Amino acid sequence: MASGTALIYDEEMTTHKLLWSDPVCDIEVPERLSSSYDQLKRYHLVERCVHVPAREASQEEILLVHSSEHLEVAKSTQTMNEEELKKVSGNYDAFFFHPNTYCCARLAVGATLELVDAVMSGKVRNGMALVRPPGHHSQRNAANGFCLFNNVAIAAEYAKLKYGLQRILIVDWDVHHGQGTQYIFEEDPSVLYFSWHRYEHQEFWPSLKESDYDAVGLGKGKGFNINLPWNKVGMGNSDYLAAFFHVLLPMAFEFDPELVIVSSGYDSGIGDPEGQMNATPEVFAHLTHFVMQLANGKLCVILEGGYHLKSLSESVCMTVRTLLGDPVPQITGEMAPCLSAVESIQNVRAAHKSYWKWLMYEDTSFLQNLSTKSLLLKKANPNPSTEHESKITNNDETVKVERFLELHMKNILFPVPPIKTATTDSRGSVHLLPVPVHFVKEIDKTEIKALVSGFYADIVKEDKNLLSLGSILAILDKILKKEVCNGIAESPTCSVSVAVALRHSVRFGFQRVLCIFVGDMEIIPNTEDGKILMIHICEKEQSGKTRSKHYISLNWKEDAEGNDFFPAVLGFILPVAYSYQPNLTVIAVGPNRSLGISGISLLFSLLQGLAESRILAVIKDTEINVMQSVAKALVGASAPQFGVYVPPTQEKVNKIKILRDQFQQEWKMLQCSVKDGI
Ligand SMILES: CC(O)(O)NCCCCNCCCN
Ligand SMILES: [Zn+2]
Repeated sequence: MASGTALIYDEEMTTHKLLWSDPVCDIEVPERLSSSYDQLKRYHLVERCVHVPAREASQEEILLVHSSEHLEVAKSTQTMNEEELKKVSGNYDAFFFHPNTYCCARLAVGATLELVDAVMSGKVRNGMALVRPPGHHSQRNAANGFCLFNNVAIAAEYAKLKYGLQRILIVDWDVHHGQGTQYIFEEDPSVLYFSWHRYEHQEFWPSLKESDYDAVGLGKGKGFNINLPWNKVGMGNSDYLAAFFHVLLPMAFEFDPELVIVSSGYDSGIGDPEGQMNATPEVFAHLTHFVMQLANGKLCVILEGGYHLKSLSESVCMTVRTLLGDPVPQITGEMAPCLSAVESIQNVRAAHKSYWKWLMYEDTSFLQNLSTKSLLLKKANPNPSTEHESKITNNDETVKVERFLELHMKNILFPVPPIKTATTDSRGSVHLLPVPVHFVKEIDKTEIKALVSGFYADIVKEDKNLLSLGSILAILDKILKKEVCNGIAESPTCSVSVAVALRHSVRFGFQRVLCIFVGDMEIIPNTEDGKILMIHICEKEQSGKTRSKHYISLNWKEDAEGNDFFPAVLGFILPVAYSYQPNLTVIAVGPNRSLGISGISLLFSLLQGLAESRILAVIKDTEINVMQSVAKALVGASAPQFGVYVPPTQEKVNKIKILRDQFQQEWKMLQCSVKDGI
């Protein structure tokens, strides 16, 4: 399996610059690239990447997307003087030429294509290209919005041609709508284009009707263009994550791309003068972590916008460290999407209902009045104040953002633990793990006996568990001390081991422990004090135990043919888990598990975004192949296989809907539709 992360940067691309005064374009400065690269060096991230050199794209490559007229205009600018440059720039909306622009734009395209080759050839697993000028606004015959050639669109056409790909996902998290990319692929079902963007009911640039949620694609491309408009500024981490859980990720997993390309603009981050949004740099680590789970990890991240130099460079670092497999930093802020975000999410889901299996049973009865409702909303407050009081409102607040980011980032980028995954060699079977793990010495028996007879006597009745408890406590110890990121322990009786592990974790200071138990669970730990949130995935209804905010039983039997667990993980488990914000995650697989291996590895892979990727896995000792696939997911040895995508049955969709309705007031990340009577 490919491993390693490519980084492509060429300082030649800093020579494109504005030669006259133009308040619209003067934010797109060369320092965007150099300060990002410098920050990557400061965090010692450059040296951990595979350096791939940029190259100039050929004319044929540019003609994959652009007209020869467009190419000729661009080429002709190399020898122009300032007056001529200014004149030709005036033909476009928000673009400027410099004598070096053509060369820089060819390097931007060439760098992007080199990254595609490095990933598709298996030289690396993923990578990032720091390029300018950006690309996603440029169109077949026009430059636009600081973009001359559409780097990402050319890369997608190039990948289809050279590698015969039939399904490419483009994720555009830049705060502007990549209308250029939309126009290029809107009739093409082989390229799924997702973009969120500041829209404010068509007030915000480029102010196009076709940027709204009902632009779903044309002809054969219907359903393959997804626009999520933000109708207010001040959107934050929870709004972005909700958009991934309830819109992008279900589409992406059903689409099952062979390659993912990100139009990675950071003007959607806090402090940016264009976006006016509030999402903090670590949200980009989470977004990157999620898209890394697709296409067997084949991911190309291409820089688009981002105009606040400090916010931009921190967010670039968050992206690269996640591509390298580092632990995903904890998200900050209240975990609840705002009303306007939920409305947009609901609208785009409704608009796509007839094109996607996962939306087949979506209830769109609200539609007839909602769209008018949003217009009513707009009339109700003509000058929409932001839903979130946007902390940073104008440029002289920039100093505040600098300060905020200084403080904020310091306690986030902790050193990466040398070892990712620990286990104990209590039994021969663990030696069979397919990946290098770190063996920890068990705590010896006498110590265990003392411990157990003290704090856990009411749970541990038989000696046969002592060995397994020893290994669990030894691994927990390493995780608590941040010496390892995660660990695997095997156990003859999982519910005893889990009960001890949970009580031990809380005793040692974890305030919120998320436990996902798959299979039969004899002992149900006490969840009354809220320090434990238990999600029990089992085949049949649990008698007796009443459901509470901190004890949720999800009855699920995985479909025999393949993996139909995606809606449960994306639409329910992740939103609840992110609402809870655990600082440790325990995932146990006990006897009579009702999930297949692919469902279980989906859980392990996606839950690594929580608790700074701290996970303790407790696996029934007879489940050797579960242990093997869990080890792979935890070490990050290879992008996990999630099995054949099986769309959920109506019965299963309803099951999740009922749970969502029941818990969405407590766990607000579950919200994806505006209840009647706003
Ligand atoms: C790559 C990118 O998406 O960041 N380009 C943003 C271009 C913004 C243009 N603003 C024009 C405003 C005119 N009133
Ligand atoms: Zn942008």
